[in-house]
Amino acid sequence: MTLLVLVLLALLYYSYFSLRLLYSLRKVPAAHWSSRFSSARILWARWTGTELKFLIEAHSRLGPIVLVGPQDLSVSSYQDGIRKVYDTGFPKPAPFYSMFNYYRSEHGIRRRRTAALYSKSALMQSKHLREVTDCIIYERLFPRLESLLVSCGTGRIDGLDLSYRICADYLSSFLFGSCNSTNFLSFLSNRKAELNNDPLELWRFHYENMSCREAFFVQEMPGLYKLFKALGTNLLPRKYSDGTEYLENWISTMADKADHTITLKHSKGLNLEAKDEPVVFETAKEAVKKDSPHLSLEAQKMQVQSEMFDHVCLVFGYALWYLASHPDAQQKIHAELEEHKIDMTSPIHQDPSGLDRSSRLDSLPYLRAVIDECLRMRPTSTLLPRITPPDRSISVAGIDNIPPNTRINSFQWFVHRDPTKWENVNDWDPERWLSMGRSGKKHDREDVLWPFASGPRMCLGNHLTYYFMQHVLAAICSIFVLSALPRDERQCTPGSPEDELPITVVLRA
Ligand code: HEM
Repeated sequence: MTLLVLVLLALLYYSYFSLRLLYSLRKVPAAHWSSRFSSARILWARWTGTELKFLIEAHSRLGPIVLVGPQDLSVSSYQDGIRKVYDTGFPKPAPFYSMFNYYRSEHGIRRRRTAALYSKSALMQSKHLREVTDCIIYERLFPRLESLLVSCGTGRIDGLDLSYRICADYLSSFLFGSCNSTNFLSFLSNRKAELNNDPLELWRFHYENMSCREAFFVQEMPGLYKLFKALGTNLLPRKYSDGTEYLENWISTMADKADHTITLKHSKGLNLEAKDEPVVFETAKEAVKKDSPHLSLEAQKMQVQSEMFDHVCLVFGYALWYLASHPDAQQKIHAELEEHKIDMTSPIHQDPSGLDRSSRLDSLPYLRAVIDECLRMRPTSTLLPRITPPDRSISVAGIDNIPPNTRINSFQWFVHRDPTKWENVNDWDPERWLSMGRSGKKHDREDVLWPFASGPRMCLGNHLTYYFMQHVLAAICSIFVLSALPRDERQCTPGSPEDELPITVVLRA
């Protein structure tokens, strides 16, 4: 009898709750006839990797805000939609990120530990970053490209593969010091036979496995995942845990080496070159000791792991591809460098006027336009879910009283590839940025750049990305000319191990 009453009460509570939701969100058009009552359609789209396609169609039919599940919305307008959700800092749904998250502490604390090191002024003044950049360009990248030209004559490379090598070496040097970083550029080869021993191939294999399709269950159906696990069935395949373990060990090994470098520096007075200083790691480590002294040494170490590689490898790979497909753009970068007398052929940073090369690169309009256009084109499909605050209703994209704890997502694609916001939306065209002007007017416009998201969870690496791309692209365009080869237009996910961006490299005449 008691059980029956409890079941009835639960049903009543559920019906009341569902009716309230139905009522609150009744003005939001539903992406599918079932979406008002069930998440089945959107879950199917997420499982099959067709969510973006499904939503592009739904928004073009129904407007800037659509209902995709009983308590799940998608928003596509920038000023009255995305800015309200992201700029005000609505939290991320906990289960969604838990599996990719090496950190165990509150986000704000974690972010504050190293945020100052990523600010534009800190990066511009950083001797460490300057030396890291020189080391990657002049000691690793140029010699590799030159030896490739000598060894195979055709200079054929995969732009994506090269990008992974450059980005991994660059970012791991920035975080852990050059002497503790990866050295994937040393293994650059276009001979398939040699790839078996290639550490990058192994890394990409595990990285791909960690982002496997079954990760869907943990992100989207955490309850079901836990239930199956309790019943003895793990919905995540073995390759997922192998991949996670591999990548955690990979980062841990660099962290251990950086730790050792710090110990030698402090106890034995080891004199380090600026590029070898594990600046970011040391800052994070000191901060963790202060803000989380209760943690064990091992737990403290886990706190300083970093989530860094997600987008930059892909964007940079496509930057090489777009430039290779547009020789005129390479020529314009070269001409801009010559016009401003910026010499990228050697690691000399001061020009006769005493100005720093990084600041001068940062002021070049065409180079900036090229990078902005690459960031407009990619990334476009990062999942960025947020949850509305638990204590109040909010208004988004013209809809009032959106209830607490509603999931809202947007895709960069909606901002960057909407034909109503941009002309020739699918053409890679840096010139569009030169004619737009960037001062002051951003807050009235819909055609804005939003690759790093916005608000308190905005990407920490946005200035680092510009710094990195300005230096490496300028250096490449100074010495080499890239040409795109015909590409197999397979429908594989950009950036996946099967994707390839075939390019040839020759020395600039
Ligand atoms: C093309 C380059 C990059 C793009 C497009 C990009 C994009 C993003 C986006 C969209 C987010 C927000 C994710 C969310 O809100 O759910 C993010 C977060 C983050 N990114 Fe990036 N990123 C790039 C490069 C980098 C680099 C180079 C680093 C650092 C080495 C970096 C470090 C981070 C960190 C630490 C976060 C988490 C920030 C937080 O939660 O407070 N990113 N990135």
